[in-house]
Amino acid sequence: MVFLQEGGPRSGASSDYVSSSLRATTRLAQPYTTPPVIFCNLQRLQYSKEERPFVLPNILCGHEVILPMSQMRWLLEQPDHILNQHEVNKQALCADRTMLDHNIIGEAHLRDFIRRSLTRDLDTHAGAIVEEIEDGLEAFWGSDTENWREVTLYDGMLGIIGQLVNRVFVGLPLCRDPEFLHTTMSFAHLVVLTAGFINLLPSWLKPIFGPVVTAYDKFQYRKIARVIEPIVRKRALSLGPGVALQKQDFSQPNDYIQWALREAYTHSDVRDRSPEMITKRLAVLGFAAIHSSAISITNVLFDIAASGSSLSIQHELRLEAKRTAEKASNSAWNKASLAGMVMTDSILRESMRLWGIISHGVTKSVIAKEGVTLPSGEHLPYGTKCGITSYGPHHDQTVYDNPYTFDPFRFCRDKLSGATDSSSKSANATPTAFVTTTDYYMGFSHGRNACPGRFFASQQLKLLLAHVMLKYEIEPIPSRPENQWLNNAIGPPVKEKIRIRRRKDDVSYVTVGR
Ligand code: HEM
Repeated sequence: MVFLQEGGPRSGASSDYVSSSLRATTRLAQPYTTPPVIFCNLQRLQYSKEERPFVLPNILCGHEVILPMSQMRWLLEQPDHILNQHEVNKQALCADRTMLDHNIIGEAHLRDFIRRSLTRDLDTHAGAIVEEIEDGLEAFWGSDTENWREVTLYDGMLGIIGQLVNRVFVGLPLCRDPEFLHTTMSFAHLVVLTAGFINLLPSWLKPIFGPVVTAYDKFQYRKIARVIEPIVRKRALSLGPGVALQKQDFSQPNDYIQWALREAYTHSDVRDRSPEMITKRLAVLGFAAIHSSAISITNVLFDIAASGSSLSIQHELRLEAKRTAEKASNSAWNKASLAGMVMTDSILRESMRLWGIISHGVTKSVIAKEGVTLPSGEHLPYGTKCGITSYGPHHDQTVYDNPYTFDPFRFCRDKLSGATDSSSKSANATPTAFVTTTDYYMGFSHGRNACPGRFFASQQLKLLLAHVMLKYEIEPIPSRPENQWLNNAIGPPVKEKIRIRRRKDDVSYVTVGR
Protein backbone atom coordinates (compact mmCIF):
# COMPACT_ATOMS: atom_id res chain seq x y z
CA MET A 1 0.00 0.00 0.00
CA VAL A 2 1.32 3.46 -0.83
CA PHE A 3 0.53 6.39 1.41
CA LEU A 4 0.15 9.97 0.44
CA GLN A 5 1.44 12.37 3.04
CA GLU A 6 -0.86 12.72 5.98
CA GLY A 7 -2.60 16.07 6.46
CA GLY A 8 -5.73 17.91 7.51
CA PRO A 9 -8.67 18.82 5.38
CA ARG A 10 -7.68 21.13 2.59
CA SER A 11 -9.15 24.52 2.88
CA GLY A 12 -7.02 26.37 0.37
CA ALA A 13 -5.39 25.45 -2.88
CA SER A 14 -1.95 26.51 -1.85
CA SER A 15 -1.53 24.67 1.45
CA ASP A 16 1.60 22.59 2.03
CA TYR A 17 -0.60 19.61 2.55
CA VAL A 18 -1.89 19.79 -0.99
CA SER A 19 1.56 20.24 -2.46
CA SER A 20 2.95 17.30 -0.57
CA SER A 21 0.00 15.14 -1.53
CA LEU A 22 0.60 16.15 -5.09
CA ARG A 23 4.26 15.17 -4.91
CA ALA A 24 3.44 11.89 -3.23
CA THR A 25 0.79 10.91 -5.71
CA THR A 26 2.70 11.92 -8.81
CA ARG A 27 5.43 9.57 -7.63
CA LEU A 28 2.92 6.82 -8.25
CA ALA A 29 1.82 7.83 -11.68
CA GLN A 30 4.85 9.56 -13.17
CA PRO A 31 5.13 13.33 -12.95
CA TYR A 32 2.21 15.19 -14.31
CA THR A 33 3.67 17.11 -17.17
CA THR A 34 0.93 19.46 -18.36
CA PRO A 35 -0.23 21.47 -15.38
CA PRO A 36 -2.90 23.90 -16.64
CA VAL A 37 -6.30 22.29 -16.27
CA ILE A 38 -7.52 23.23 -19.71
CA PHE A 39 -4.66 21.50 -21.48
CA CYS A 40 -4.68 18.25 -19.63
CA ASN A 41 -7.62 16.29 -20.94
CA LEU A 42 -5.56 14.07 -23.16
CA GLN A 43 -3.16 13.34 -20.32
CA ARG A 44 -6.11 12.54 -18.10
CA LEU A 45 -7.27 10.00 -20.59
CA GLN A 46 -3.82 8.53 -21.04
CA TYR A 47 -3.20 7.93 -17.29
CA SER A 48 -6.67 6.59 -16.77
CA LYS A 49 -6.28 4.25 -19.73
CA GLU A 50 -3.18 2.87 -18.06
CA GLU A 51 -5.23 2.19 -14.94
CA ARG A 52 -3.24 4.70 -12.90
CA PRO A 53 -4.61 7.38 -10.60
CA PHE A 54 -2.91 10.75 -10.99
CA VAL A 55 -3.13 14.19 -9.42
CA LEU A 56 -4.78 16.95 -11.38
CA PRO A 57 -3.51 20.30 -10.12
CA ASN A 58 -6.13 22.97 -9.57
CA ILE A 59 -5.31 26.30 -8.03
CA LEU A 60 -8.94 27.37 -7.62
CA CYS A 61 -10.62 24.38 -6.00
CA GLY A 62 -7.69 22.35 -4.76
CA HIS A 63 -5.92 19.44 -6.42
CA GLU A 64 -7.79 16.27 -7.18
CA VAL A 65 -6.82 12.63 -7.56
CA ILE A 66 -8.25 11.37 -10.84
CA LEU A 67 -9.12 7.68 -10.77
CA PRO A 68 -9.14 5.31 -13.74
CA MET A 69 -12.53 4.23 -15.07
CA SER A 70 -12.05 0.74 -13.64
CA GLN A 71 -12.57 2.32 -10.19
CA MET A 72 -15.92 3.91 -11.07
CA ARG A 73 -18.04 1.19 -9.40
CA TRP A 74 -15.97 1.42 -6.24
CA LEU A 75 -16.25 5.22 -6.25
CA LEU A 76 -20.04 5.19 -6.68
CA GLU A 77 -20.52 2.54 -4.00
CA GLN A 78 -18.61 4.35 -1.24
CA PRO A 79 -20.94 5.47 1.55
CA ASP A 80 -21.33 9.22 2.15
CA HIS A 81 -19.57 9.08 5.52
CA ILE A 82 -16.39 7.94 3.74
CA LEU A 83 -16.46 9.70 0.37
CA ASN A 84 -18.84 12.61 0.00
CA GLN A 85 -19.82 14.47 -3.18
CA HIS A 86 -21.63 17.33 -1.41
CA GLU A 87 -18.47 18.28 0.49
CA VAL A 88 -16.81 18.99 -2.85
CA ASN A 89 -19.65 21.27 -3.93
CA LYS A 90 -19.66 23.04 -0.57
CA GLN A 91 -15.98 23.79 -0.95
CA ALA A 92 -16.11 24.76 -4.63
CA LEU A 93 -19.02 27.12 -3.98
CA CYS A 94 -17.64 28.35 -0.63
CA ALA A 95 -21.09 27.44 0.63
CA ASP A 96 -20.42 28.72 4.15
CA ARG A 97 -19.97 32.22 2.74
CA THR A 98 -21.98 32.36 -0.47
CA MET A 99 -24.90 29.99 0.01
CA LEU A 100 -26.91 31.80 2.69
CA ASP A 101 -27.09 28.63 4.78
CA HIS A 102 -24.21 26.17 4.66
CA ASN A 103 -26.51 23.18 5.13
CA ILE A 104 -28.72 23.76 2.10
CA ILE A 105 -26.13 22.16 -0.19
CA GLY A 106 -26.50 18.44 0.19
CA GLU A 107 -29.60 18.40 2.41
CA ALA A 108 -32.41 16.13 1.29
CA HIS A 109 -35.02 18.88 1.11
CA LEU A 110 -34.38 20.14 -2.43
CA ARG A 111 -33.83 16.64 -3.79
CA ASP A 112 -37.13 15.59 -2.20
CA PHE A 113 -38.97 18.51 -3.75
CA ILE A 114 -37.54 17.72 -7.16
CA ARG A 115 -38.22 13.98 -6.99
CA ARG A 116 -41.50 13.95 -5.08
CA SER A 117 -43.21 17.00 -6.48
CA LEU A 118 -41.55 18.25 -9.64
CA THR A 119 -40.51 15.08 -11.47
CA ARG A 120 -43.61 13.12 -10.49
CA ASP A 121 -45.91 15.92 -11.60
CA LEU A 122 -44.04 17.12 -14.68
CA ASP A 123 -47.14 16.87 -16.84
CA THR A 124 -48.99 19.36 -14.64
CA HIS A 125 -46.40 22.01 -15.50
CA ALA A 126 -46.14 21.40 -19.25
CA GLY A 127 -48.84 23.83 -20.34
CA ALA A 128 -47.47 26.62 -18.12
CA ILE A 129 -43.96 26.04 -19.45
CA VAL A 130 -45.16 26.29 -23.05
CA GLU A 131 -46.92 29.57 -22.21
CA GLU A 132 -43.68 31.02 -20.86
CA ILE A 133 -41.72 29.77 -23.88
CA GLU A 134 -44.16 31.43 -26.27
CA ASP A 135 -44.14 34.65 -24.25
CA GLY A 136 -40.34 34.64 -23.90
CA LEU A 137 -39.65 33.90 -27.59
CA GLU A 138 -41.96 36.72 -28.58
CA ALA A 139 -40.18 39.10 -26.19
CA PHE A 140 -36.60 38.14 -27.04
CA TRP A 141 -36.82 37.10 -30.71
CA GLY A 142 -39.92 38.94 -31.92
CA SER A 143 -42.37 38.05 -34.65
CA ASP A 144 -40.95 39.53 -37.85
CA THR A 145 -41.52 36.99 -40.62
CA GLU A 146 -39.91 39.12 -43.33
CA ASN A 147 -36.48 40.09 -42.04
CA TRP A 148 -33.66 38.19 -40.37
CA ARG A 149 -32.90 39.45 -36.89
CA GLU A 150 -29.54 39.24 -35.13
CA VAL A 151 -29.83 38.09 -31.52
CA THR A 152 -27.34 37.33 -28.76
CA LEU A 153 -28.22 33.69 -28.28
CA TYR A 154 -27.23 33.20 -24.64
CA ASP A 155 -29.05 36.32 -23.40
CA GLY A 156 -32.33 35.25 -24.93
CA MET A 157 -32.04 31.66 -23.72
CA LEU A 158 -31.15 32.77 -20.20
CA GLY A 159 -34.13 35.11 -20.15
CA ILE A 160 -36.58 32.47 -21.39
CA ILE A 161 -35.25 29.72 -19.11
CA GLY A 162 -35.29 32.11 -16.14
CA GLN A 163 -38.92 32.88 -16.88
CA LEU A 164 -40.12 29.32 -17.32
CA VAL A 165 -38.18 27.94 -14.35
CA ASN A 166 -39.62 30.68 -12.18
CA ARG A 167 -43.13 29.90 -13.46
CA VAL A 168 -42.67 26.49 -11.85
CA PHE A 169 -40.94 27.80 -8.71
CA VAL A 170 -42.94 30.96 -7.92
CA GLY A 171 -45.74 31.19 -10.50
CA LEU A 172 -47.34 34.16 -12.24
CA PRO A 173 -47.02 37.15 -12.23
CA LEU A 174 -43.60 37.09 -10.57
CA CYS A 175 -42.04 34.84 -13.20
CA ARG A 176 -42.46 37.63 -15.75
CA ASP A 177 -41.32 40.48 -13.51
CA PRO A 178 -38.08 41.78 -15.11
CA GLU A 179 -36.72 43.13 -11.82
CA PHE A 180 -37.28 39.84 -9.98
CA LEU A 181 -35.81 37.80 -12.82
CA HIS A 182 -32.77 40.01 -13.03
CA THR A 183 -32.17 39.73 -9.30
CA THR A 184 -32.48 35.94 -9.11
CA MET A 185 -30.13 35.51 -12.05
CA SER A 186 -27.58 37.99 -10.72
CA PHE A 187 -27.61 36.17 -7.40
CA ALA A 188 -26.87 32.84 -9.10
CA HIS A 189 -24.18 34.31 -11.34
CA LEU A 190 -22.43 36.12 -8.49
CA VAL A 191 -22.28 32.98 -6.33
CA VAL A 192 -19.98 31.34 -8.85
CA LEU A 193 -17.77 34.40 -9.30
CA THR A 194 -17.42 35.23 -5.63
CA ALA A 195 -16.77 31.59 -4.73
CA GLY A 196 -13.98 31.47 -7.30
CA PHE A 197 -12.43 34.60 -5.85
CA ILE A 198 -12.70 33.48 -2.22
CA ASN A 199 -11.14 30.11 -3.11
CA LEU A 200 -8.07 31.95 -4.35
CA LEU A 201 -7.54 33.66 -0.99
CA PRO A 202 -5.32 32.12 1.67
CA SER A 203 -7.37 30.76 4.59
CA TRP A 204 -6.41 33.59 6.96
CA LEU A 205 -7.71 36.26 4.55
CA LYS A 206 -11.06 34.58 3.96
CA PRO A 207 -12.78 35.83 7.13
CA ILE A 208 -11.61 39.38 6.32
CA PHE A 209 -12.40 39.57 2.61
CA GLY A 210 -15.20 36.95 2.46
CA PRO A 211 -17.92 39.28 3.82
CA VAL A 212 -16.75 42.12 1.56
CA VAL A 213 -16.72 40.00 -1.58
CA THR A 214 -20.14 38.48 -0.91
CA ALA A 215 -21.81 41.75 0.16
CA TYR A 216 -23.31 42.55 -3.24
CA ASP A 217 -24.60 39.00 -3.69
CA LYS A 218 -26.22 39.13 -0.23
CA PHE A 219 -27.78 42.44 -1.24
CA GLN A 220 -29.31 40.69 -4.28
CA TYR A 221 -30.59 37.94 -2.00
CA ARG A 222 -32.24 40.50 0.31
CA LYS A 223 -34.06 41.91 -2.71
CA ILE A 224 -35.38 38.42 -3.48
CA ALA A 225 -36.39 37.97 0.17
CA ARG A 226 -38.32 41.27 0.21
CA VAL A 227 -40.55 39.86 -2.54
CA ILE A 228 -40.81 36.18 -1.57
CA GLU A 229 -41.13 36.27 2.22
CA PRO A 230 -44.45 38.20 2.24
CA ILE A 231 -45.89 35.71 -0.28
CA VAL A 232 -44.85 32.81 1.95
CA ARG A 233 -46.41 34.49 5.01
CA LYS A 234 -49.67 35.15 3.19
CA ARG A 235 -49.98 31.63 1.83
CA ALA A 236 -49.09 30.12 5.21
CA LEU A 237 -52.23 31.66 6.70
CA SER A 238 -54.33 29.00 4.97
CA LEU A 239 -52.19 26.19 6.33
CA GLY A 240 -51.71 24.88 9.82
CA PRO A 241 -50.19 22.04 11.78
CA GLY A 242 -51.70 18.68 10.91
CA VAL A 243 -52.15 19.40 7.22
CA ALA A 244 -51.09 16.18 5.57
CA LEU A 245 -48.91 15.96 2.50
CA GLN A 246 -52.11 15.34 0.67
CA LYS A 247 -52.60 14.71 -3.02
CA GLN A 248 -51.99 17.83 -5.01
CA ASP A 249 -54.77 20.35 -4.48
CA PHE A 250 -55.32 22.06 -7.83
CA SER A 251 -57.17 24.99 -6.28
CA GLN A 252 -53.80 26.01 -4.77
CA PRO A 253 -50.83 27.40 -6.72
CA ASN A 254 -48.72 24.67 -8.32
CA ASP A 255 -45.22 25.93 -7.49
CA TYR A 256 -42.23 25.43 -5.18
CA ILE A 257 -43.43 27.86 -2.52
CA GLN A 258 -46.68 25.95 -2.10
CA TRP A 259 -44.93 22.60 -2.04
CA ALA A 260 -42.41 23.78 0.54
CA LEU A 261 -45.21 25.07 2.77
CA ARG A 262 -47.31 21.92 2.47
CA GLU A 263 -44.27 19.80 3.22
CA ALA A 264 -43.27 21.99 6.19
CA TYR A 265 -46.63 21.53 7.90
CA THR A 266 -46.40 17.75 7.78
CA HIS A 267 -43.78 17.69 10.54
CA SER A 268 -42.85 19.67 13.62
CA ASP A 269 -39.53 21.23 12.54
CA VAL A 270 -40.58 24.87 12.51
CA ARG A 271 -37.37 25.89 10.76
CA ASP A 272 -38.81 24.52 7.50
CA ARG A 273 -41.87 26.78 7.86
CA SER A 274 -39.93 29.99 8.19
CA PRO A 275 -40.30 32.34 5.21
CA GLU A 276 -36.56 32.94 5.47
CA MET A 277 -35.66 29.27 5.01
CA ILE A 278 -38.12 28.76 2.16
CA THR A 279 -36.67 31.82 0.39
CA LYS A 280 -33.08 30.71 0.88
CA ARG A 281 -33.84 27.29 -0.55
CA LEU A 282 -35.67 28.88 -3.46
CA ALA A 283 -32.62 31.01 -4.29
CA VAL A 284 -30.36 27.96 -4.22
CA LEU A 285 -32.80 26.00 -6.38
CA GLY A 286 -32.76 28.80 -8.96
CA PHE A 287 -28.98 28.75 -8.84
CA ALA A 288 -28.96 25.01 -9.68
CA ALA A 289 -31.66 25.14 -12.34
CA ILE A 290 -31.37 28.28 -14.46
CA HIS A 291 -27.84 28.79 -15.75
CA SER A 292 -27.21 25.07 -16.29
CA SER A 293 -30.26 24.81 -18.55
CA ALA A 294 -29.57 28.08 -20.37
CA ILE A 295 -25.99 27.03 -21.09
CA SER A 296 -27.15 23.65 -22.40
CA ILE A 297 -29.76 25.00 -24.82
CA THR A 298 -27.35 27.70 -26.06
CA ASN A 299 -24.81 24.99 -26.87
CA VAL A 300 -27.42 22.94 -28.72
CA LEU A 301 -28.52 25.88 -30.88
CA PHE A 302 -24.93 26.84 -31.73
CA ASP A 303 -24.24 23.20 -32.62
CA ILE A 304 -27.25 23.14 -34.92
CA ALA A 305 -26.42 26.50 -36.52
CA ALA A 306 -22.79 25.53 -37.16
CA SER A 307 -23.45 22.04 -38.49
CA GLY A 308 -22.82 21.46 -42.19
CA SER A 309 -26.34 19.97 -42.29
CA SER A 310 -27.94 22.76 -40.29
CA LEU A 311 -31.00 23.18 -42.51
CA SER A 312 -31.78 19.51 -42.73
CA ILE A 313 -31.33 19.06 -38.96
CA GLN A 314 -33.76 21.93 -38.40
CA HIS A 315 -36.16 20.35 -40.88
CA GLU A 316 -36.05 16.96 -39.13
CA LEU A 317 -36.50 18.47 -35.68
CA ARG A 318 -39.38 20.62 -36.95
CA LEU A 319 -41.17 17.60 -38.39
CA GLU A 320 -40.72 15.71 -35.15
CA ALA A 321 -42.03 18.66 -33.12
CA LYS A 322 -45.04 19.00 -35.43
CA ARG A 323 -45.86 15.31 -35.18
CA THR A 324 -45.64 15.50 -31.39
CA ALA A 325 -47.65 18.72 -31.17
CA GLU A 326 -50.43 17.31 -33.30
CA LYS A 327 -50.53 14.11 -31.29
CA ALA A 328 -50.52 16.09 -28.08
CA SER A 329 -53.24 18.51 -29.11
CA ASN A 330 -56.20 18.65 -26.75
CA SER A 331 -54.06 17.24 -23.99
CA ALA A 332 -50.60 18.36 -22.98
CA TRP A 333 -47.06 17.92 -24.14
CA ASN A 334 -46.91 15.04 -21.74
CA LYS A 335 -44.16 12.67 -20.65
CA ALA A 336 -45.19 10.04 -23.17
CA SER A 337 -45.26 12.39 -26.15
CA LEU A 338 -41.94 14.01 -25.17
CA ALA A 339 -40.37 10.56 -24.75
CA GLY A 340 -41.28 9.91 -28.38
CA MET A 341 -39.13 12.86 -29.55
CA VAL A 342 -36.08 10.71 -30.11
CA MET A 343 -34.25 13.10 -32.46
CA THR A 344 -34.68 16.04 -30.11
CA ASP A 345 -33.58 13.83 -27.24
CA SER A 346 -30.50 12.64 -29.14
CA ILE A 347 -29.38 16.13 -30.10
CA LEU A 348 -29.61 17.33 -26.48
CA ARG A 349 -27.55 14.34 -25.37
CA GLU A 350 -24.99 14.77 -28.13
CA SER A 351 -24.49 18.46 -27.39
CA MET A 352 -24.07 17.76 -23.69
CA ARG A 353 -21.63 14.96 -24.48
CA LEU A 354 -19.48 17.49 -26.32
CA TRP A 355 -20.00 20.44 -23.98
CA GLY A 356 -21.07 19.26 -20.53
CA ILE A 357 -21.31 22.27 -18.23
CA ILE A 358 -18.47 20.97 -16.07
CA SER A 359 -15.51 18.78 -16.96
CA HIS A 360 -16.05 16.69 -13.83
CA GLY A 361 -18.21 13.59 -13.75
CA VAL A 362 -18.14 12.34 -10.17
CA THR A 363 -15.90 14.03 -7.60
CA LYS A 364 -15.93 13.19 -3.91
CA SER A 365 -14.06 14.30 -0.84
CA VAL A 366 -12.57 11.87 1.69
CA ILE A 367 -14.38 12.66 4.93
CA ALA A 368 -13.43 9.51 6.88
CA LYS A 369 -10.86 10.69 9.45
CA GLU A 370 -8.69 7.64 8.79
CA GLY A 371 -8.71 8.28 5.04
CA VAL A 372 -9.48 5.72 2.41
CA THR A 373 -7.49 3.21 0.36
CA LEU A 374 -8.12 2.97 -3.36
CA PRO A 375 -8.68 -0.45 -4.99
CA SER A 376 -5.27 0.07 -6.62
CA GLY A 377 -3.61 0.37 -3.20
CA GLU A 378 -2.87 4.10 -2.80
CA HIS A 379 -4.00 5.69 0.44
CA LEU A 380 -5.88 9.00 0.29
CA PRO A 381 -5.89 10.94 3.56
CA TYR A 382 -8.78 12.88 5.05
CA GLY A 383 -9.65 15.89 2.93
CA THR A 384 -8.36 14.57 -0.40
CA LYS A 385 -10.61 15.04 -3.39
CA CYS A 386 -10.86 12.18 -5.85
CA GLY A 387 -13.06 11.34 -8.79
CA ILE A 388 -13.49 10.63 -12.46
CA THR A 389 -13.74 13.36 -15.06
CA SER A 390 -16.43 13.46 -17.70
CA TYR A 391 -14.58 15.36 -20.41
CA GLY A 392 -12.14 12.52 -21.12
CA PRO A 393 -14.70 9.69 -21.31
CA HIS A 394 -17.08 11.90 -23.32
CA HIS A 395 -14.36 12.31 -25.96
CA ASP A 396 -12.95 8.80 -25.86
CA GLN A 397 -12.70 7.46 -29.39
CA THR A 398 -12.86 3.88 -28.24
CA VAL A 399 -16.38 4.64 -27.02
CA TYR A 400 -17.69 7.26 -29.45
CA ASP A 401 -16.92 7.30 -33.18
CA ASN A 402 -15.40 10.66 -34.16
CA PRO A 403 -15.73 11.92 -30.60
CA TYR A 404 -15.02 15.58 -31.40
CA THR A 405 -17.64 15.69 -34.16
CA PHE A 406 -21.16 16.90 -33.53
CA ASP A 407 -23.29 13.98 -34.73
CA PRO A 408 -26.85 15.09 -33.86
CA PHE A 409 -28.60 11.76 -34.28
CA ARG A 410 -25.83 9.60 -32.83
CA PHE A 411 -28.06 8.40 -30.01
CA CYS A 412 -31.22 7.67 -31.98
CA ARG A 413 -29.97 6.15 -35.21
CA ASP A 414 -30.83 2.64 -34.05
CA LYS A 415 -34.21 3.71 -32.73
CA LEU A 416 -35.06 5.33 -36.05
CA SER A 417 -33.88 2.37 -38.12
CA GLY A 418 -35.43 -0.13 -35.74
CA ALA A 419 -32.10 -1.98 -35.72
CA THR A 420 -31.26 -4.15 -32.76
CA ASP A 421 -27.49 -4.02 -33.23
CA SER A 422 -25.77 -0.86 -32.16
CA SER A 423 -23.11 0.57 -34.44
CA SER A 424 -21.58 2.24 -31.41
CA LYS A 425 -18.30 0.93 -30.18
CA SER A 426 -19.29 0.34 -26.61
CA ALA A 427 -22.31 -0.64 -24.63
CA ASN A 428 -21.98 2.73 -22.93
CA ALA A 429 -22.70 4.52 -26.18
CA THR A 430 -25.83 2.53 -27.07
CA PRO A 431 -28.96 4.62 -27.64
CA THR A 432 -30.30 6.00 -24.41
CA ALA A 433 -32.33 8.98 -23.24
CA PHE A 434 -30.89 12.43 -22.57
CA VAL A 435 -31.34 11.89 -18.84
CA THR A 436 -29.70 8.45 -18.64
CA THR A 437 -26.30 8.68 -17.01
CA THR A 438 -23.58 6.08 -17.67
CA ASP A 439 -19.85 5.75 -16.98
CA TYR A 440 -19.33 7.42 -20.37
CA TYR A 441 -22.06 10.03 -20.13
CA MET A 442 -21.87 12.19 -17.03
CA GLY A 443 -23.24 15.57 -18.07
CA PHE A 444 -25.61 15.26 -15.10
CA SER A 445 -22.96 13.50 -13.00
CA HIS A 446 -23.59 9.82 -12.25
CA GLY A 447 -24.73 7.51 -9.47
CA ARG A 448 -26.86 8.46 -6.48
CA ASN A 449 -25.71 12.10 -6.61
CA ALA A 450 -26.63 12.59 -10.26
CA CYS A 451 -28.62 15.77 -10.89
CA PRO A 452 -32.15 15.24 -9.53
CA GLY A 453 -33.44 18.06 -11.77
CA ARG A 454 -32.52 16.35 -15.04
CA PHE A 455 -36.04 15.12 -15.80
CA PHE A 456 -37.39 18.64 -15.47
CA ALA A 457 -34.41 19.93 -17.46
CA SER A 458 -35.14 17.44 -20.21
CA GLN A 459 -38.80 18.44 -20.33
CA GLN A 460 -38.13 22.18 -20.54
CA LEU A 461 -35.27 21.86 -23.04
CA LYS A 462 -37.29 19.59 -25.33
CA LEU A 463 -40.24 21.95 -25.19
CA LEU A 464 -38.03 24.96 -25.84
CA LEU A 465 -36.13 23.37 -28.71
CA ALA A 466 -39.39 22.14 -30.25
CA HIS A 467 -40.91 25.63 -30.11
CA VAL A 468 -37.79 27.29 -31.50
CA MET A 469 -38.00 24.89 -34.44
CA LEU A 470 -41.75 25.31 -34.92
CA LYS A 471 -41.64 29.07 -34.83
CA TYR A 472 -38.25 30.18 -36.16
CA GLU A 473 -35.61 29.49 -38.74
CA ILE A 474 -31.96 29.74 -37.72
CA GLU A 475 -29.49 30.95 -40.30
CA PRO A 476 -26.53 28.55 -40.61
CA ILE A 477 -23.16 29.92 -39.45
CA PRO A 478 -19.80 29.03 -40.97
CA SER A 479 -18.11 27.83 -37.77
CA ARG A 480 -18.95 26.94 -34.18
CA PRO A 481 -18.01 29.77 -31.79
CA GLU A 482 -15.69 28.46 -29.11
CA ASN A 483 -16.83 27.60 -25.64
CA GLN A 484 -14.98 29.15 -22.73
CA TRP A 485 -13.28 27.19 -19.99
CA LEU A 486 -13.15 28.67 -16.52
CA ASN A 487 -11.46 26.18 -14.25
CA ASN A 488 -13.72 23.10 -14.35
CA ALA A 489 -16.67 24.91 -15.87
CA ILE A 490 -17.29 24.99 -19.60
CA GLY A 491 -19.33 28.05 -20.53
CA PRO A 492 -21.04 28.71 -23.86
CA PRO A 493 -20.07 31.61 -26.14
CA VAL A 494 -22.05 34.21 -24.20
CA LYS A 495 -21.59 37.15 -26.52
CA GLU A 496 -21.95 35.48 -29.92
CA LYS A 497 -24.96 36.23 -32.07
CA ILE A 498 -27.05 34.22 -34.51
CA ARG A 499 -29.63 35.35 -37.04
CA ILE A 500 -33.21 34.13 -36.73
CA ARG A 501 -36.49 34.75 -38.56
CA ARG A 502 -40.03 33.94 -37.53
CA ARG A 503 -41.61 31.29 -39.71
CA LYS A 504 -44.68 32.30 -41.64
CA ASP A 505 -46.44 28.99 -41.01
CA ASP A 506 -45.95 28.86 -37.28
CA VAL A 507 -48.87 27.62 -35.24
CA SER A 508 -49.53 28.00 -31.54
CA TYR A 509 -49.31 24.66 -29.79
CA VAL A 510 -50.14 25.73 -26.25
CA THR A 511 -52.09 22.80 -24.92
CA VAL A 512 -52.71 22.83 -21.23
CA GLY A 513 -53.75 19.76 -19.38
CA ARG A 514 -53.66 18.51 -15.83
C1 HEM B 1 -29.35 20.89 -18.42
C2 HEM B 1 -29.47 21.34 -17.19
C3 HEM B 1 -28.73 20.80 -16.00
C4 HEM B 1 -27.46 20.29 -15.91
C5 HEM B 1 -26.46 20.12 -17.04
C6 HEM B 1 -27.24 19.93 -14.53
C7 HEM B 1 -26.09 19.34 -14.05
C8 HEM B 1 -25.91 18.96 -12.73
C9 HEM B 1 -24.74 18.29 -12.24
C10 HEM B 1 -23.52 17.90 -13.07
C11 HEM B 1 -24.91 18.08 -10.92
C12 HEM B 1 -23.96 17.38 -9.97
C13 HEM B 1 -22.99 18.36 -9.38
C14 HEM B 1 -21.98 17.63 -8.55
O1 HEM B 1 -22.33 17.14 -7.47
O2 HEM B 1 -20.83 17.53 -8.96
C15 HEM B 1 -26.20 18.63 -10.56
C16 HEM B 1 -26.70 18.64 -9.27
C17 HEM B 1 -27.91 19.23 -8.94
N1 HEM B 1 -28.84 19.74 -9.80
FE1 HEM B 1 -28.65 19.88 -11.82
N2 HEM B 1 -28.36 20.24 -13.80
C18 HEM B 1 -29.29 20.76 -14.66
C19 HEM B 1 -30.56 21.18 -14.35
C20 HEM B 1 -31.09 21.20 -13.08
C21 HEM B 1 -32.42 21.65 -12.76
C22 HEM B 1 -33.45 22.15 -13.78
C23 HEM B 1 -32.55 21.56 -11.40
C24 HEM B 1 -33.74 21.88 -10.53
C25 HEM B 1 -34.97 21.63 -10.83
C26 HEM B 1 -31.30 21.02 -10.88
C27 HEM B 1 -31.04 20.78 -9.55
C28 HEM B 1 -29.90 20.20 -9.07
C29 HEM B 1 -29.65 19.97 -7.65
C30 HEM B 1 -30.58 20.34 -6.50
C31 HEM B 1 -28.40 19.36 -7.57
C32 HEM B 1 -27.69 18.92 -6.29
C33 HEM B 1 -28.13 17.51 -5.98
C34 HEM B 1 -27.64 16.97 -4.65
O3 HEM B 1 -27.67 17.70 -3.66
O4 HEM B 1 -27.26 15.80 -4.61
N3 HEM B 1 -30.45 20.82 -11.93
N4 HEM B 1 -26.79 19.15 -11.69
